[in-house]
Amino acid sequence: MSGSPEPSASSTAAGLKHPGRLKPAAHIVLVGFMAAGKSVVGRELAARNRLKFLDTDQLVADAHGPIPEIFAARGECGFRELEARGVAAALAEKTPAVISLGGGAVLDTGTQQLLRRATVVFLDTDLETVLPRIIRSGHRPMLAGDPVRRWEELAKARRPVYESLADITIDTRGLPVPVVIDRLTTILNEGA
Ligand SMILES: Nc1ncnc2c1ncn2[C@@H]1O[C@H](COP(=O)(O)OP(=O)(O)O)[C@@H](O)[C@H]1O
Ligand SMILES: O=C(O)C1=C[C@@H](OP(=O)(O)O)[C@@H](O)[C@H](O)C1
Ligand SMILES: [Mg+2]
Repeated sequence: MSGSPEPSASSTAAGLKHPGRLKPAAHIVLVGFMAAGKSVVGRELAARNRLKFLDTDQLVADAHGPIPEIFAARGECGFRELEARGVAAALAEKTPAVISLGGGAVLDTGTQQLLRRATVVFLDTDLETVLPRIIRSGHRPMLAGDPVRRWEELAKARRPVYESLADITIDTRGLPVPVVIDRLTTILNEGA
C-alpha cells in the first residue's frame, strides 16, 4: 500500500528549498538597520517565490495609522507595543511567509523568543550606503533631528542584537536589490 508521498524539500515553499541545516518550513524574517532594504528585498523575494509577504510596519500602519502619527500620539513606547503585537501576528501565520520587520522590532524580548522558530536574515549595511536613502526619506521618526548621527547611534547599539539573532547575514553594500535576493536564495537553497 502506498501512503502519502514524503514531502520533497522543494514542496515546502514554491521555488525555495529550505535547507535542513536551517529551519524547515520556517518563516523567512528580514531584520537590520533602517533603510537597509528589508521591505523592498522582502517584497521581491516573496513575489519571486510566490510566498506571502508581510511587513510589520505595514501591519501596524494598516491597523493604527501612519507610523509618524503613532509616534506623535503614543511615543516610542506606544509604537513598540503595537509593533510587538504586529510581529507576533505575522509570525503566527500558518503558511511559510517572508516577513520584513521594522529596524527596532528585534529589541523586544518577546519578539526575540519568537524569532527562534524563524529563519532570521540580517541585511547588513553601513552609513555610507544608506546615507542617500535616509536623507531623501523623511518618514522615520527615530531619525528625527540629526538623521546621520541618530542612524549611527542606533546602528551601533543594535548591531550586536542583529548579529546574535541572525541565521544568515548578507552584506548588502554595493549590491542592487536583485543581487541581494540572488545571494539570499543561494544560501537558503544550499544543501537542499
Ligand atoms: N540594495 C539596494 N540598492 C539600492 N537601493 C536600495 C537597496 N535596498 C533598499 N534600497 C532603497 O532604499 C530605500 C529604503 O529601503 P527599505 O526597503 O524601505 O528599507 P528598510 O525596510 O530596511 O528600512 C528604498 O528607497 C529602497 O528602494
Ligand atoms: O528602527 C526603528 O526603530 C524603526 C524603523 C522603521 O522601519 P524600517 O527599518 O523598515 O525603516 C519603523 O519601524 C519605525 O520608524 C522605527
Ligand atoms: Mg521597512
